[in-house]
Amino acid sequence: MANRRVGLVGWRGMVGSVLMQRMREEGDFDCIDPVFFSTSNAGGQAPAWAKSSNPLLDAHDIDALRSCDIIVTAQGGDYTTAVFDTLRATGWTGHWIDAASTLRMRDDCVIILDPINRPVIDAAIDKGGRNWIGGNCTVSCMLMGVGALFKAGLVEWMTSMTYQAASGGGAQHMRELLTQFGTLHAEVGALLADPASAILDIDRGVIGKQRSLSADETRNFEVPLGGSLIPWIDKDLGGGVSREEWKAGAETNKILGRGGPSAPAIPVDGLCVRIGAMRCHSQALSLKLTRDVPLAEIEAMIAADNAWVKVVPNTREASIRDLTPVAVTGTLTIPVGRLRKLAMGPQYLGAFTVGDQLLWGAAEPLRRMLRILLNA
Ligand SMILES: NC(=O)C1=CN([C@@H]2O[C@H](COP(=O)(O)OP(=O)(O)OC[C@H]3O[C@@H](n4cnc5c(N)ncnc54)[C@H](OP(=O)(O)O)[C@@H]3O)[C@@H](O)[C@H]2O)C=CC1
Ligand SMILES: N[C@@H](CC(=O)OP(=O)(O)O)C(=O)O
Repeated sequence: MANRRVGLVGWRGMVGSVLMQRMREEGDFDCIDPVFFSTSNAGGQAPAWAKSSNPLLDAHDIDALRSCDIIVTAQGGDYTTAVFDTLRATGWTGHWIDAASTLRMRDDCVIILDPINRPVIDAAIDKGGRNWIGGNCTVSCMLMGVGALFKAGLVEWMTSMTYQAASGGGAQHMRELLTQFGTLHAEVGALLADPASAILDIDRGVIGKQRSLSADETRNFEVPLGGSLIPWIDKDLGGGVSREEWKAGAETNKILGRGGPSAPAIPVDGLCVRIGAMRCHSQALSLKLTRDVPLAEIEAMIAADNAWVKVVPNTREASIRDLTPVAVTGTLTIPVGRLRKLAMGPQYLGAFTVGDQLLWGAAEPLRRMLRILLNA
Protein backbone atom coordinates (compact mmCIF):
# COMPACT_ATOMS: atom_id res chain seq x y z
CA MET A 1 0.00 0.00 0.00
CA ALA A 2 1.26 3.49 -0.85
CA ASN A 3 2.38 5.65 2.04
CA ARG A 4 -0.30 7.92 3.33
CA ARG A 5 -0.09 11.65 2.75
CA VAL A 6 0.41 13.28 6.13
CA GLY A 7 0.13 17.06 6.47
CA LEU A 8 2.36 18.55 9.18
CA VAL A 9 1.32 21.93 10.57
CA GLY A 10 3.25 23.70 13.34
CA TRP A 11 6.35 21.57 12.76
CA ARG A 12 8.83 24.40 13.47
CA GLY A 13 7.29 25.56 16.76
CA MET A 14 8.51 24.32 20.12
CA VAL A 15 6.10 21.39 20.40
CA GLY A 16 6.37 20.75 16.66
CA SER A 17 10.17 20.63 16.78
CA VAL A 18 10.09 18.05 19.56
CA LEU A 19 7.52 16.09 17.53
CA MET A 20 9.72 16.18 14.41
CA GLN A 21 12.72 15.05 16.43
CA ARG A 22 10.81 12.09 17.88
CA MET A 23 9.35 11.16 14.48
CA ARG A 24 12.82 11.12 12.98
CA GLU A 25 14.22 9.08 15.87
CA GLU A 26 11.47 6.50 15.48
CA GLY A 27 11.63 6.29 11.68
CA ASP A 28 8.07 7.57 11.28
CA PHE A 29 8.99 9.47 8.12
CA ASP A 30 9.78 6.16 6.39
CA CYS A 31 6.09 5.26 6.67
CA ILE A 32 4.49 8.47 5.39
CA ASP A 33 4.51 10.97 2.55
CA PRO A 34 4.99 14.16 4.56
CA VAL A 35 3.53 17.45 3.38
CA PHE A 36 4.82 20.48 5.29
CA PHE A 37 2.55 23.46 5.84
CA SER A 38 3.19 26.97 7.13
CA THR A 39 0.99 29.79 8.33
CA SER A 40 3.68 32.37 7.57
CA ASN A 41 5.91 31.16 4.78
CA ALA A 42 3.94 29.35 2.06
CA GLY A 43 6.22 28.68 -0.89
CA GLY A 44 9.25 28.49 1.41
CA GLN A 45 11.42 25.44 1.83
CA ALA A 46 10.52 22.32 3.75
CA PRO A 47 13.01 21.57 6.54
CA ALA A 48 16.45 20.63 5.25
CA TRP A 49 16.32 17.16 6.81
CA ALA A 50 13.01 16.25 5.14
CA LYS A 51 12.97 14.01 2.09
CA SER A 52 10.24 16.28 0.66
CA SER A 53 11.50 18.85 -1.84
CA ASN A 54 8.01 20.35 -2.22
CA PRO A 55 7.60 23.97 -1.16
CA LEU A 56 5.70 24.68 2.05
CA LEU A 57 1.96 24.79 1.52
CA ASP A 58 -0.33 27.41 2.99
CA ALA A 59 -1.78 25.99 6.22
CA HIS A 60 -4.99 27.96 5.63
CA ASP A 61 -5.50 26.56 2.12
CA ILE A 62 -8.42 24.21 2.65
CA ASP A 63 -7.95 22.46 -0.69
CA ALA A 64 -4.32 21.74 0.15
CA LEU A 65 -5.34 20.39 3.56
CA ARG A 66 -8.05 18.25 1.94
CA SER A 67 -5.41 16.51 -0.16
CA CYS A 68 -4.00 14.90 3.02
CA ASP A 69 -5.11 11.56 4.46
CA ILE A 70 -3.99 12.65 7.92
CA ILE A 71 -3.18 16.09 9.34
CA VAL A 72 -1.00 16.47 12.42
CA THR A 73 -1.00 19.94 13.95
CA ALA A 74 0.95 21.51 16.78
CA GLN A 75 0.21 25.00 15.52
CA GLY A 76 -2.02 25.97 18.41
CA GLY A 77 -5.65 26.54 19.30
CA ASP A 78 -6.24 29.63 17.17
CA TYR A 79 -5.23 27.70 14.08
CA THR A 80 -7.49 24.80 14.99
CA THR A 81 -10.39 27.20 15.51
CA ALA A 82 -9.72 28.89 12.19
CA VAL A 83 -9.49 25.75 10.12
CA PHE A 84 -10.98 22.59 11.61
CA ASP A 85 -14.74 23.11 11.21
CA THR A 86 -14.34 24.64 7.77
CA LEU A 87 -12.25 21.70 6.66
CA ARG A 88 -14.74 19.15 8.01
CA ALA A 89 -17.64 21.10 6.45
CA THR A 90 -16.14 20.40 3.02
CA GLY A 91 -16.67 16.69 3.67
CA TRP A 92 -13.01 15.89 4.38
CA THR A 93 -12.92 12.52 6.13
CA GLY A 94 -9.22 12.29 6.94
CA HIS A 95 -7.76 11.96 10.42
CA TRP A 96 -7.01 15.12 12.42
CA ILE A 97 -4.36 14.79 15.15
CA ASP A 98 -3.97 17.95 17.25
CA ALA A 99 -1.93 19.14 20.26
CA ALA A 100 -4.22 22.09 21.05
CA SER A 101 -6.89 22.04 23.74
CA THR A 102 -9.62 23.56 21.52
CA LEU A 103 -11.39 20.34 20.53
CA ARG A 104 -10.58 18.11 23.52
CA MET A 105 -13.97 18.01 25.19
CA ARG A 106 -16.05 17.67 22.03
CA ASP A 107 -18.01 14.45 21.83
CA ASP A 108 -16.59 13.57 18.42
CA CYS A 109 -13.00 13.90 19.68
CA VAL A 110 -10.89 11.45 21.67
CA ILE A 111 -8.12 12.60 24.02
CA ILE A 112 -5.22 10.35 23.08
CA LEU A 113 -2.78 8.76 25.53
CA ASP A 114 -2.55 5.24 24.22
CA PRO A 115 -0.50 3.61 27.00
CA ILE A 116 -3.40 4.58 29.26
CA ASN A 117 -6.49 4.56 27.07
CA ARG A 118 -5.80 2.32 24.09
CA PRO A 119 -9.20 0.60 24.54
CA VAL A 120 -10.95 3.98 24.31
CA ILE A 121 -8.96 4.80 21.17
CA ASP A 122 -9.62 1.41 19.57
CA ALA A 123 -13.33 1.65 20.29
CA ALA A 124 -13.40 5.08 18.64
CA ILE A 125 -11.49 3.81 15.60
CA ASP A 126 -14.01 0.99 15.24
CA LYS A 127 -16.82 3.54 15.30
CA GLY A 128 -15.15 5.63 12.58
CA GLY A 129 -13.53 8.22 14.87
CA ARG A 130 -11.45 10.80 13.02
CA ASN A 131 -10.42 13.41 15.61
CA TRP A 132 -7.52 12.66 17.96
CA ILE A 133 -6.47 15.32 20.42
CA GLY A 134 -3.45 15.33 22.73
CA GLY A 135 -4.26 15.92 26.40
CA ASN A 136 -3.19 18.65 28.74
CA CYS A 137 0.47 18.19 29.67
CA THR A 138 -0.01 17.78 33.43
CA VAL A 139 -2.86 15.34 32.93
CA SER A 140 -0.95 13.20 30.42
CA CYS A 141 2.22 13.12 32.54
CA MET A 142 0.22 12.32 35.69
CA LEU A 143 -1.65 9.44 34.05
CA MET A 144 1.55 8.01 32.57
CA GLY A 145 2.76 7.88 36.17
CA VAL A 146 -0.17 6.65 38.24
CA GLY A 147 -2.58 5.47 35.54
CA ALA A 148 -2.29 1.93 36.93
CA LEU A 149 -4.20 2.93 40.05
CA PHE A 150 -7.08 4.37 38.03
CA LYS A 151 -7.18 1.32 35.75
CA ALA A 152 -7.38 -0.94 38.80
CA GLY A 153 -10.33 1.00 40.20
CA LEU A 154 -8.29 1.99 43.22
CA VAL A 155 -8.84 5.75 43.13
CA GLU A 156 -11.79 7.21 45.05
CA TRP A 157 -10.46 10.73 44.53
CA MET A 158 -7.17 12.48 43.88
CA THR A 159 -5.69 15.92 44.41
CA SER A 160 -2.92 17.14 42.16
CA MET A 161 -0.79 20.08 43.25
CA THR A 162 1.33 21.07 40.28
CA TYR A 163 4.73 22.65 39.83
CA GLN A 164 4.59 23.60 36.16
CA ALA A 165 7.53 24.65 34.02
CA ALA A 166 7.88 27.84 32.00
CA SER A 167 7.68 25.92 28.71
CA GLY A 168 3.95 25.39 29.29
CA GLY A 169 3.51 29.02 28.33
CA GLY A 170 5.66 28.71 25.20
CA ALA A 171 9.16 29.50 24.00
CA GLN A 172 9.01 33.19 24.90
CA HIS A 173 8.14 32.31 28.49
CA MET A 174 11.23 30.13 28.78
CA ARG A 175 13.37 32.98 27.51
CA GLU A 176 11.76 35.41 29.91
CA LEU A 177 12.43 33.18 32.90
CA LEU A 178 16.11 32.89 32.03
CA THR A 179 16.39 36.59 31.35
CA GLN A 180 14.93 37.33 34.77
CA PHE A 181 17.39 34.97 36.45
CA GLY A 182 20.20 36.77 34.63
CA THR A 183 18.92 40.19 35.66
CA LEU A 184 18.66 39.14 39.30
CA HIS A 185 22.13 37.66 39.29
CA ALA A 186 23.58 40.78 37.72
CA GLU A 187 21.89 42.93 40.36
CA VAL A 188 23.75 41.26 43.20
CA GLY A 189 26.73 39.79 41.34
CA ALA A 190 29.32 41.88 43.13
CA LEU A 191 27.91 41.06 46.57
CA LEU A 192 27.72 37.36 45.67
CA ALA A 193 31.36 37.32 44.64
CA ASP A 194 32.36 38.69 48.03
CA PRO A 195 32.22 35.85 50.61
CA ALA A 196 32.13 38.46 53.38
CA SER A 197 28.98 40.19 52.12
CA ALA A 198 25.79 39.89 54.18
CA ILE A 199 23.16 37.52 52.81
CA LEU A 200 20.38 39.90 53.82
CA ASP A 201 21.93 42.59 51.64
CA ILE A 202 21.87 40.14 48.73
CA ASP A 203 18.28 39.21 49.54
CA ARG A 204 17.31 42.89 49.69
CA GLY A 205 18.92 43.50 46.31
CA VAL A 206 17.08 40.57 44.73
CA ILE A 207 13.63 41.45 46.03
CA GLY A 208 14.15 45.09 45.10
CA LYS A 209 14.97 44.06 41.54
CA GLN A 210 12.12 41.55 41.32
CA ARG A 211 9.67 44.24 42.38
CA SER A 212 11.00 46.71 39.88
CA LEU A 213 11.35 44.51 36.79
CA SER A 214 10.21 46.43 33.73
CA ALA A 215 7.05 45.63 31.78
CA ASP A 216 9.34 44.32 29.07
CA GLU A 217 10.97 41.87 31.46
CA THR A 218 7.59 40.49 32.58
CA ARG A 219 5.79 40.73 29.23
CA ASN A 220 4.85 37.05 29.07
CA PHE A 221 4.24 36.00 32.68
CA GLU A 222 2.99 39.49 33.71
CA VAL A 223 4.76 39.16 37.08
CA PRO A 224 8.25 37.96 38.07
CA LEU A 225 8.75 34.19 37.95
CA GLY A 226 12.54 33.95 38.46
CA GLY A 227 13.02 33.41 42.22
CA SER A 228 9.24 33.34 42.72
CA LEU A 229 6.17 31.37 41.65
CA ILE A 230 2.77 32.09 40.13
CA PRO A 231 -0.20 30.29 41.69
CA TRP A 232 -2.50 30.58 38.67
CA ILE A 233 -2.27 28.98 35.21
CA ASP A 234 -4.55 29.64 32.23
CA LYS A 235 -7.88 31.45 32.29
CA ASP A 236 -10.11 32.29 35.26
CA LEU A 237 -13.21 30.12 34.98
CA GLY A 238 -14.93 31.86 37.90
CA GLY A 239 -15.63 30.39 41.31
CA GLY A 240 -11.92 30.56 42.09
CA VAL A 241 -11.02 27.83 39.58
CA SER A 242 -8.38 28.17 36.89
CA ARG A 243 -8.88 26.49 33.52
CA GLU A 244 -5.73 24.43 34.08
CA GLU A 245 -7.26 23.08 37.32
CA TRP A 246 -10.56 22.29 35.62
CA LYS A 247 -8.71 20.29 32.96
CA ALA A 248 -7.36 17.90 35.61
CA GLY A 249 -10.77 16.47 36.40
CA ALA A 250 -12.43 16.90 33.02
CA GLU A 251 -9.62 15.49 30.90
CA THR A 252 -8.55 12.70 33.26
CA ASN A 253 -12.06 11.30 33.21
CA LYS A 254 -12.47 11.72 29.48
CA ILE A 255 -9.14 9.95 28.82
CA LEU A 256 -10.25 7.09 31.05
CA GLY A 257 -13.64 6.91 29.33
CA ARG A 258 -15.41 7.83 32.55
CA GLY A 259 -18.14 10.30 33.33
CA GLY A 260 -21.17 8.33 32.18
CA PRO A 261 -23.71 6.36 34.20
CA SER A 262 -21.76 3.08 33.94
CA ALA A 263 -18.47 4.69 35.02
CA PRO A 264 -19.02 7.79 37.12
CA ALA A 265 -16.37 10.49 37.07
CA ILE A 266 -13.62 10.26 39.69
CA PRO A 267 -13.07 13.61 41.45
CA VAL A 268 -9.63 14.95 40.50
CA ASP A 269 -8.80 18.50 41.57
CA GLY A 270 -6.00 20.63 42.93
CA LEU A 271 -4.07 23.85 42.53
CA CYS A 272 -1.86 24.56 39.52
CA VAL A 273 1.28 26.59 40.10
CA ARG A 274 3.91 27.90 37.70
CA ILE A 275 7.48 27.56 38.95
CA GLY A 276 10.89 28.42 37.52
CA ALA A 277 11.62 25.04 35.89
CA MET A 278 12.31 24.92 32.17
CA ARG A 279 10.27 22.09 30.56
CA CYS A 280 9.28 19.48 33.13
CA HIS A 281 6.02 19.60 35.04
CA SER A 282 6.03 18.05 38.52
CA GLN A 283 3.03 17.12 40.61
CA ALA A 284 2.45 16.25 44.25
CA LEU A 285 -0.47 13.85 44.40
CA SER A 286 -2.71 12.78 47.27
CA LEU A 287 -5.01 9.86 46.57
CA LYS A 288 -7.81 8.37 48.57
CA LEU A 289 -7.83 4.70 47.64
CA THR A 290 -11.01 2.68 47.43
CA ARG A 291 -9.41 0.15 49.80
CA ASP A 292 -6.26 -0.34 51.83
CA VAL A 293 -3.61 -1.84 49.53
CA PRO A 294 -0.09 -2.60 50.79
CA LEU A 295 2.49 -0.10 49.56
CA ALA A 296 4.63 -2.80 47.93
CA GLU A 297 1.62 -3.88 45.85
CA ILE A 298 0.96 -0.30 44.81
CA GLU A 299 4.57 0.16 43.76
CA ALA A 300 4.51 -3.05 41.72
CA MET A 301 1.29 -2.06 39.95
CA ILE A 302 2.62 1.36 39.05
CA ALA A 303 5.93 -0.04 37.82
CA ALA A 304 4.22 -2.66 35.63
CA ASP A 305 1.80 -0.28 33.93
CA ASN A 306 3.88 0.88 31.00
CA ALA A 307 7.42 0.92 29.66
CA TRP A 308 8.18 4.49 30.69
CA VAL A 309 7.08 4.76 34.30
CA LYS A 310 9.78 4.20 36.90
CA VAL A 311 9.15 3.84 40.62
CA VAL A 312 11.73 5.80 42.59
CA PRO A 313 12.42 4.45 46.06
CA ASN A 314 11.13 6.79 48.73
CA THR A 315 14.55 7.70 50.06
CA ARG A 316 16.20 11.07 50.23
CA GLU A 317 19.06 9.99 48.01
CA ALA A 318 16.92 8.53 45.22
CA SER A 319 14.34 11.33 45.39
CA ILE A 320 16.77 14.20 44.97
CA ARG A 321 18.66 12.34 42.25
CA ASP A 322 15.87 10.84 40.11
CA LEU A 323 12.69 12.76 40.84
CA THR A 324 13.47 16.21 39.46
CA PRO A 325 13.02 18.21 36.26
CA VAL A 326 16.80 18.16 35.79
CA ALA A 327 16.84 14.35 35.85
CA VAL A 328 13.85 13.95 33.53
CA THR A 329 14.22 16.69 30.90
CA GLY A 330 14.60 15.34 27.39
CA THR A 331 13.64 11.79 28.38
CA LEU A 332 10.43 9.82 28.12
CA THR A 333 10.88 8.43 31.62
CA ILE A 334 8.09 9.22 34.06
CA PRO A 335 9.43 8.75 37.58
CA VAL A 336 6.94 8.28 40.41
CA GLY A 337 8.30 8.52 43.91
CA ARG A 338 7.68 9.76 47.45
CA LEU A 339 5.14 6.93 47.60
CA ARG A 340 3.91 6.49 51.14
CA LYS A 341 0.74 6.16 53.13
CA LEU A 342 -0.28 9.54 54.54
CA ALA A 343 -1.07 10.29 58.17
CA MET A 344 -4.80 10.45 57.38
CA GLY A 345 -5.00 6.65 57.25
CA PRO A 346 -4.06 3.52 55.30
CA GLN A 347 -6.30 4.41 52.35
CA TYR A 348 -4.49 7.71 51.79
CA LEU A 349 -1.50 7.65 49.46
CA GLY A 350 1.04 10.40 48.72
CA ALA A 351 3.11 10.47 45.53
CA PHE A 352 5.28 12.81 43.48
CA THR A 353 5.81 12.57 39.75
CA VAL A 354 7.70 14.46 37.05
CA GLY A 355 7.30 14.47 33.27
CA ASP A 356 8.77 16.28 30.29
CA GLN A 357 5.80 18.31 29.19
CA LEU A 358 7.03 18.62 25.62
CA LEU A 359 7.40 14.83 25.24
CA TRP A 360 4.65 12.88 27.04
CA GLY A 361 2.95 16.21 27.75
CA ALA A 362 2.60 17.16 24.09
CA ALA A 363 4.48 15.53 21.20
CA GLU A 364 4.68 11.82 22.04
CA PRO A 365 0.96 11.00 22.20
CA LEU A 366 0.54 12.62 18.76
CA ARG A 367 3.24 10.59 17.00
CA ARG A 368 2.05 7.39 18.65
CA MET A 369 -1.50 8.08 17.43
CA LEU A 370 -0.16 8.60 13.93
CA ARG A 371 1.51 5.17 14.13
CA ILE A 372 -1.69 3.57 15.41
CA LEU A 373 -3.60 4.94 12.42
CA LEU A 374 -0.89 3.92 9.96
CA ASN A 375 -0.99 0.38 11.35
CA ALA A 376 -4.79 0.13 11.59
N1 LIG B 1 3.91 24.67 24.84
C1 LIG B 1 3.40 23.63 25.42
O1 LIG B 1 3.85 23.20 26.44
C2 LIG B 1 2.25 22.91 24.89
C3 LIG B 1 1.61 23.36 23.77
N2 LIG B 1 0.56 22.70 23.26
C4 LIG B 1 -0.12 23.16 22.05
O2 LIG B 1 0.80 23.33 21.01
C5 LIG B 1 0.63 24.62 20.47
C6 LIG B 1 1.95 25.12 19.95
O3 LIG B 1 2.75 25.47 21.05
P1 LIG B 1 4.28 25.86 20.87
O4 LIG B 1 4.98 24.82 20.06
O5 LIG B 1 4.77 26.18 22.20
O6 LIG B 1 4.14 27.20 19.96
P2 LIG B 1 5.24 28.01 19.18
O7 LIG B 1 4.91 29.45 19.38
O8 LIG B 1 6.63 27.57 19.50
O9 LIG B 1 4.99 27.64 17.65
C7 LIG B 1 3.75 27.86 17.03
C8 LIG B 1 3.97 28.40 15.61
O10 LIG B 1 4.50 29.71 15.66
C9 LIG B 1 5.10 30.01 14.38
N3 LIG B 1 6.39 30.72 14.62
C10 LIG B 1 6.53 32.05 14.52
N4 LIG B 1 7.79 32.41 14.81
C11 LIG B 1 8.46 31.28 15.09
C12 LIG B 1 9.82 31.03 15.46
N5 LIG B 1 10.73 32.00 15.60
N6 LIG B 1 10.17 29.75 15.71
C13 LIG B 1 9.29 28.76 15.57
N7 LIG B 1 8.00 28.96 15.22
C14 LIG B 1 7.58 30.22 14.97
C15 LIG B 1 5.27 28.67 13.68
O11 LIG B 1 4.28 28.61 12.67
P3 LIG B 1 4.64 28.83 11.11
O12 LIG B 1 5.79 27.90 10.78
O13 LIG B 1 3.37 28.45 10.43
O14 LIG B 1 5.01 30.26 11.00
C16 LIG B 1 4.98 27.66 14.76
O15 LIG B 1 4.43 26.50 14.24
C17 LIG B 1 0.04 25.46 21.61
O16 LIG B 1 -0.68 26.55 21.15
C18 LIG B 1 -0.83 24.47 22.30
O17 LIG B 1 -2.08 24.46 21.65
C19 LIG B 1 0.15 21.56 23.84
C20 LIG B 1 0.74 21.07 24.93
C21 LIG B 1 1.84 21.72 25.56
N1 LIG C 1 -1.39 25.08 29.98
C1 LIG C 1 -0.15 24.31 30.00
C2 LIG C 1 0.41 24.11 28.61
C3 LIG C 1 -0.60 23.79 27.57
O1 LIG C 1 -0.42 24.10 26.42
O2 LIG C 1 -1.71 23.18 28.01
P1 LIG C 1 -2.96 22.84 27.09
O3 LIG C 1 -2.46 21.96 25.97
O4 LIG C 1 -3.92 22.13 27.98
O5 LIG C 1 -3.50 24.15 26.59
C4 LIG C 1 0.85 25.07 30.85
O6 LIG C 1 0.76 26.26 30.84
O7 LIG C 1 1.72 24.46 31.46
